[in-house]
Amino acid sequence: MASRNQNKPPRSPSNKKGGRTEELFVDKRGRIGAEKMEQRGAVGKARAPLSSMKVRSDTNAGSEVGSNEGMECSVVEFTKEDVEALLNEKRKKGDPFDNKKKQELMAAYIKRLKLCVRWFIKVEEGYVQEKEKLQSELESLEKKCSYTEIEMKNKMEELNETISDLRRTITSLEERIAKEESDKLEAINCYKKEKEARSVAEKVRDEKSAELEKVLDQKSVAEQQAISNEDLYKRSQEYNMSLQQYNSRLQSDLDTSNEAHKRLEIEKATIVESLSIVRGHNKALQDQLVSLKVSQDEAIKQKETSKNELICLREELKQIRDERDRQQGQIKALVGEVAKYKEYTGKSFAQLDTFIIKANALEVTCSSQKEQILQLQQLLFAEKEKLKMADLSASTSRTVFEEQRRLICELQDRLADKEIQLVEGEKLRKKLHNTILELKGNIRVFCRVRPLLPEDGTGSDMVVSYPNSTESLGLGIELVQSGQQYPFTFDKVFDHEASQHDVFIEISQLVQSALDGYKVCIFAYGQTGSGKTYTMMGRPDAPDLKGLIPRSLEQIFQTSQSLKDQGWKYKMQASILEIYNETIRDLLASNRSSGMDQARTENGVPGKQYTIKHDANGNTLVSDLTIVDVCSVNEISSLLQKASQSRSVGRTQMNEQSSRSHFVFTLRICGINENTEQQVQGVLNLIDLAGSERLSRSGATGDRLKEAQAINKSLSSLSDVIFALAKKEDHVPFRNSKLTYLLQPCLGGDSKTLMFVNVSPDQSSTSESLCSLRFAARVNSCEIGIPRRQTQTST
Ligand SMILES: Nc1ncnc2c1ncn2[C@@H]1O[C@H](COP(=O)(O)OP(=O)(O)OP(=O)(O)O)[C@@H](O)[C@H]1O
Repeated sequence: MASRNQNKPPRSPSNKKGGRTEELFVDKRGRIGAEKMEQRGAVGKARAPLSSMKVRSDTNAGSEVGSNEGMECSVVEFTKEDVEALLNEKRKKGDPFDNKKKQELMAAYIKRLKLCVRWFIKVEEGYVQEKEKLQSELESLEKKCSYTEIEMKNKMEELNETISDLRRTITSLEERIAKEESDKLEAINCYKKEKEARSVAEKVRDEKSAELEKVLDQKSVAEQQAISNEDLYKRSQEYNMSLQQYNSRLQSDLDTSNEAHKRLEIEKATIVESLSIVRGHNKALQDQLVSLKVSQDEAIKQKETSKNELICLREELKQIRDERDRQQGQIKALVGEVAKYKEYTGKSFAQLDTFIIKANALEVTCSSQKEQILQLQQLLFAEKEKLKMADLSASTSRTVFEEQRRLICELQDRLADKEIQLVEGEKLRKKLHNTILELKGNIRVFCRVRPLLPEDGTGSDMVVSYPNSTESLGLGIELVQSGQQYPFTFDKVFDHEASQHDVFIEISQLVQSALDGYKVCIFAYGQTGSGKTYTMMGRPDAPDLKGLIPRSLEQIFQTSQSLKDQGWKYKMQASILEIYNETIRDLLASNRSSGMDQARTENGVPGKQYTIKHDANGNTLVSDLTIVDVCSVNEISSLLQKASQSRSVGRTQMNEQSSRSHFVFTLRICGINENTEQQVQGVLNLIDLAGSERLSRSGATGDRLKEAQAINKSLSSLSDVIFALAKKEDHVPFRNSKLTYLLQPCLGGDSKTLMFVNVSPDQSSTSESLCSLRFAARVNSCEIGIPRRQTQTST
C-alpha cells in the first residue's frame, strides 16, 4: 500500500518518524488553524491530514462508516449555539501519539461539521428562498405600487388636466356667461328702453290715436259742419239765388215800375194834357199820383230794405264763405295733420315692429342663453360630480397606496430582518466554508495528467498508473521509470480522462473564499507541454474546454452579481505580467516596445524597470504595473488575449525563451457591503507559472542539462532579487526554498494556495515528470519550506 511517506525524499537523521509526523502535521495543517485552535482553547491538536482520514476510513470501514453515511443522508438541525459549540469544540486530551484515535476523532468531527454544513446549506437555501420569495413579493408589490402610483399619477394628471380644462371651460363659460349676462342686461336695458320707448310710442300712439279720434271726430264734426255749411252755403246760394231772383224780379218790377212810370209819365202828360182837361181830373189824378208816390216811396223803401237786406245777406254770405274757407283751411290743416299723424303713426308702427322683432330676437337669444346657461350649469354639476368621484377614487387609491406602502414597509422590515439573518447566516457560512477549506488545507497540491497526444508518438505508452486501493483512490499516482514504480499521493489526482469541469469543481470553493476576502493563489507547475496552459486557460476556440481562469472568472462575476442582493458591491482590477529572464514585463502596458523585452530595448537602452514592493498591509505590489478596472469576463478575456499576444511575440523567438517565461495574472477584488458597512478586501491571484518544472531536470544531459541549469540560474537570481527585496522589507516568510518567491507575491497576507502539478504521461518525459512529481510531493509534505499558513480572518 502506498503511503504518503513513500513520496517523500529521505529525511535528515534528526527527523524521527514520530516527531516528524507530528511536526509535519503541525507544518502542513496545524499552522492553518493554530491561532484559531488557541482561541478555541482546544488542546491545540491539529486535524489529521486527509490521507490519514482515508486510512482510517479504510481500516474502520464497516458499521461506523455505515452509520455516518446514514447520518449524512438525514439533515440534523443545529442551533447557532450548537454551531458555535461545534466550532469551538475542544478536543479531548489523549495520547498524543495515538494517531488512529486522533484520526477517528477528527473524522467524527469532520462528519459533524459536514452535517452542520449541510444543515447550514439547507437553512441558507431556506433563507435564500424565503428572501427570494419576499423579494419577488416585494418586487411585485413595488411594481403594483409603482403601477398604481403611475396610474394614480396618470389619473391625477388626467383629473388635473380635466379639472384645469373644466376650470378653463368654467372660466370661459363664466366669461361667456358674464358676457352673455352683460349682453343680456344690455339687451334687457335695451329691451326696457325699447319697451319704455314702445310704451312711450304706444302712449304717443294712444294719444295720437285719441287725438286722431278727436281730430277724426273734429273732422267728422267739421265735415258735418262743412256739410251743414255746404248746406247752409247751398241754402245761402239758394237764398242768394232766390234773392237774386227776387232782385231780378224786383229789377223787373223796377223796370216795369219804370216802364209804368214812363207810361205813367206819358199818361201824366196825357193826363196833364187831359189835366188841363181834366184838372179836376188832375186833382184826382194828383191824389192818385200822391198815393202812387207814396206807394213808390214805399216801394223804394222796400227796395232800400231789400237792398240792405241783400247787403246783409251778402255780408252774411261772405261771412259764411269766410267761415267756410276758414273751416276748409282748418279741415285742410287737420287733414295734413291727420296725414302727418298717419305718417308718424306708420313710422311708429314700423319702429314698433322693429322693436318688437328686436325684442323677440333678444328674447330668443335670452332663452337660448338661458338654455345654454342651464346646460353649462348641468355640465358644471356633472363635472363637479366627476370631480367628487375622482376625489373619492383618489382617496380610495390613496388609502390603497398607503396600505400598500405600509405593506411594503412591513415587507421591507421583514426583508431587513431576513437580510440581517442572511448576513448572520452568511457570516456563519463564511466561517464554516473557511473551516472546511482549512480542514482541507490552505495549501493543496493537485496533480493532473494529460492524455497521450498524437505528437507524443504512436509507440508511446502511458508511464503513469493510478492505484485503486481505497486509501489512494483519486489521490495516488504511480510513475514507472526503468521498470521501477514511484508512488505519490496528493490532495487530488486528476487522471487523463478528467475534464476541465471536473478540475474546476475542486477549485470552485476557492473562488468563494476570494469573494469572502481571502487571498487565493492558484498556480500550475510542470514540464513543457504537460498541460499548464491548457489547465489554466483551456482552449479559447472551444468553450467546453475553457480552463480554470475563465471558469473562475465567470463564477466570480456570477457570484458577485448574486451577492449584490446582500448589499455587496465588487470592484475588480486586473494586471498581467511576465517574469522573463529575471525581469518583469508588463503585458498590459499600452506603450510596449515591440520585441522580446520591455526592459531591454533593441538599442540596449534600458526601458522601464519594474520593482517588487510591499505595502504596510503586507501586500506585495509591482511598481508602475498597469492595473485595469474590469467589469466583465469579456473584458478580462480581451486583456488575456492582449497579454498572450504580447507574450507570443517573445515565443516566436525560441522555445527556450518560452520556457523561461512565467505568466502571472492577478485579479484584485475589492468588495464593499453597503448593508453591513463591512468592508472586505480580497485578492485572488491566479498564476500560471510556466516553465518552472525545469528546476528539477536532474536527469537531463547535454543541451537539456545546460538549458535546465541556465533556467535554474535565472530563477535563482530572480529568487534572490525578490528575496533581497523581502528581506529589505523585513518580510521574509520563506527562507529555505528556491521556489518561495514564486508564491511570495500572493502569500503576503492570509492566503489559500493551490498548486497544480501537470504531468506528461509519455515515456520520453518520464524523468521530467518524476522530477515535477517529486518537487510537488515535497511541497505537499511541506518539506520545501512553504508553510501551511495560519488562517487569518478576512478584513
Ligand atoms: N488534459 C488535457 N487534455 C487534452 N489535451 C491536453 C491536456 N492537457 C494538455 N493538452 C494538450 O497538450 C498540449 C500542451 O499543453 P500546454 O500548452 O497546455 O502545455 P504547457 O505546459 O502550457 O506548455 P509550455 O510550458 O510549453 O507552455 C496542448 O496541445 C494541449 O492542448
